[in-house]
Amino acid sequence: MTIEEEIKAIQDEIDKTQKNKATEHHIGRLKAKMARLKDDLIKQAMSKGGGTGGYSVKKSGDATVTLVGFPSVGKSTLINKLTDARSEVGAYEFTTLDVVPGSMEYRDAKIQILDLPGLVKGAAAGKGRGREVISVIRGCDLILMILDVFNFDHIAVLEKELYDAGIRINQRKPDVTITRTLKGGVVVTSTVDTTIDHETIKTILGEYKIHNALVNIREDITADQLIDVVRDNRVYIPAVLVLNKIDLVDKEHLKKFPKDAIKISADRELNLDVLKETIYDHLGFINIYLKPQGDKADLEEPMIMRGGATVGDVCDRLHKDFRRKFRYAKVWGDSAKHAGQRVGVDHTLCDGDILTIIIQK
Ligand SMILES: Nc1nc2c(ncn2[C@@H]2O[C@H](COP(=O)(O)OP(=O)(O)OP(=O)(O)O)[C@@H](O)[C@H]2O)c(=O)[nH]1
Repeated sequence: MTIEEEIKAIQDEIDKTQKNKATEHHIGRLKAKMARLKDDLIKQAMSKGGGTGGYSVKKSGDATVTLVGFPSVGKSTLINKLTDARSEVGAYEFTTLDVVPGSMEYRDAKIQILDLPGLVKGAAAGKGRGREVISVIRGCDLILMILDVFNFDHIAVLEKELYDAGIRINQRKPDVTITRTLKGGVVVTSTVDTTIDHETIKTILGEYKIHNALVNIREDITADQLIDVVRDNRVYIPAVLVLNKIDLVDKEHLKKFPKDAIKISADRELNLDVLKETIYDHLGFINIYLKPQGDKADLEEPMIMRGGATVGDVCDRLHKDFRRKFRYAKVWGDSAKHAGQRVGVDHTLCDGDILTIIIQK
């Protein structure tokens, strides 16, 4: 049996099995097995030269956004309208054979937008240029899932491809830790009521040959989420649904699409301002004002960082040697316990903070 056939057989068995408390255990085991086979499939695709190198797209700007969608939904047209890039637009599929980067400046932030070759079904398993496309998506800060009014049902395929490639959209990393131990079996502790029972947790871990570990659960999770934690190679990325070519249907028809989809026409430039604002909002930028030691803070030109940025991230942006030479930093603002608090590289900053970094001379 090929790996694909094995996966199919397991999926069939899951579908066939009634879901209840008695079968939970069994399903958990099947899901773990399937997740492992899918990873094998990806590894196999990579070893066949299906894009081990990936694209070497140089990151630039304050954040990177990828345009993900099937061929001909209008990605090239959109990047041309949003940025300074010039991507070839064709009335036939696969015009975008390579990654086209563009830069969009919006409210002081420089946002890199990457137009990727259209995703195709089976991309996660290495079909088309799937692996390469996926390696770029995994490294981005926001995904725009582009669909058009004629093929909205492709959304399910897009979601599945991203999921199979280990990309979790609009999800947080589960608040669960697994610490391997040398003996004592699998010990589960939880601060919340868990829907999956402890036996199922042990079975799933067993599938991954983890027989001794401390599992600490601080949030109720599904079997699939537990597998994600075990695998530890998932990426969690926010995504926005974009519906293109709305100029081709009437208003009534548009009501059929989900409310949260941003409805645009790239070609006619409809609603592009709303899209830009949405991109900006989702990236959660914060402003950090730098204050040289013994001098005034520069309140004119803040440094644009992503939410959750640490003092160390600011160091990295300023100079390649700053982190190594770092002595301490002082911070004023919402993240500081008191004005001028002395902090280290791991300190998380807040929007509007003023920061002084002291390095070795
Ligand atoms: N009517 C209409 N046509 C559009 C719109 N956006 C794009 N198109 C057309 O759709 C076709 C495909 O557009 P592209 O921008 O090349 O699509 P793509 O997603 O980059 O396609 P690939 O490069 O094949 O991946 C072109 O003929 C565009 O002119 C739109 O908002 N309205």
